[in-house]
Amino acid sequence: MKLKIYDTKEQVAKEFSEYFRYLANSDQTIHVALSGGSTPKIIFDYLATHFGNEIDWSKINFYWGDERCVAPDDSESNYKMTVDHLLSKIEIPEENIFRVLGENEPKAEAVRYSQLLDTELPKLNDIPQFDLVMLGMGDDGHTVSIFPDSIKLWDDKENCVVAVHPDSGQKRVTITGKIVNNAKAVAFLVTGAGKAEKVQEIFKKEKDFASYPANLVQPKHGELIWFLDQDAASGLN
Ligand SMILES: O=C(O)[C@H](O)[C@@H](O)[C@H](O)[C@H](O)COP(=O)(O)O
Repeated sequence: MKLKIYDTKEQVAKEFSEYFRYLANSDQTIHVALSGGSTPKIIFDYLATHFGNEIDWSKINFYWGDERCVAPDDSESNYKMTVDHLLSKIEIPEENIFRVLGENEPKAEAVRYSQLLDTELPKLNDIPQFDLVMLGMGDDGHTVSIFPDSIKLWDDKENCVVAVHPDSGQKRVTITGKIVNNAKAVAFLVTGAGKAEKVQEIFKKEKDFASYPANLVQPKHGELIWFLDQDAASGLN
């Protein structure tokens, strides 16, 4: 596990973008699971602005680690956020984009996406393997859309399951721990003071750290890099 702490979230965006460009510099197609929420916005903007013309996007397949069960043009959609901040600014073939169909019935979509990962991704130990899984962390310690109150979903045998946001009741389709921890590389992108408490508990194994899904991100075969800004890392000093 590598811990990279930067003064600002702008620097996190720059450093992650350079890491992404390094991974993208491959002759092979690479398979990337994107995170949602708001943290990726500044990262995708930076990636598109500074490396949009440098990266051969035809060699990159984009998937999502989780998606809200809403239409693709809904303001809540992780796909829409990604279109607005990245996909609309780069030359990437439509066939390289594998969105979760948030408009579908959730259980059926979880089955469809599980099968899609089985079909599209290379396997390690018979489990689909991403080259990179990009993750965020909620201020409650959730990651992808696996929340502390349903942490058992992390160990589900399926590739994808339906989860429910504990506050809003919003349904989500999310990959499970077997997929996250089978990746060649996992990048946690966590910024802002609101995340500092949970970051500290996880890194120092304090209080309820074991109840946070983010604590279960421990890739078996690949590298785990935490990209933090000072605000999120304030409890580590
Ligand atoms: O669909 C989602 O919301 C995300 O995938 C989720 O896991 C996100 O990464 C965290 O909730 C952090 O969200 P912020 O970046 O908005 O703090």
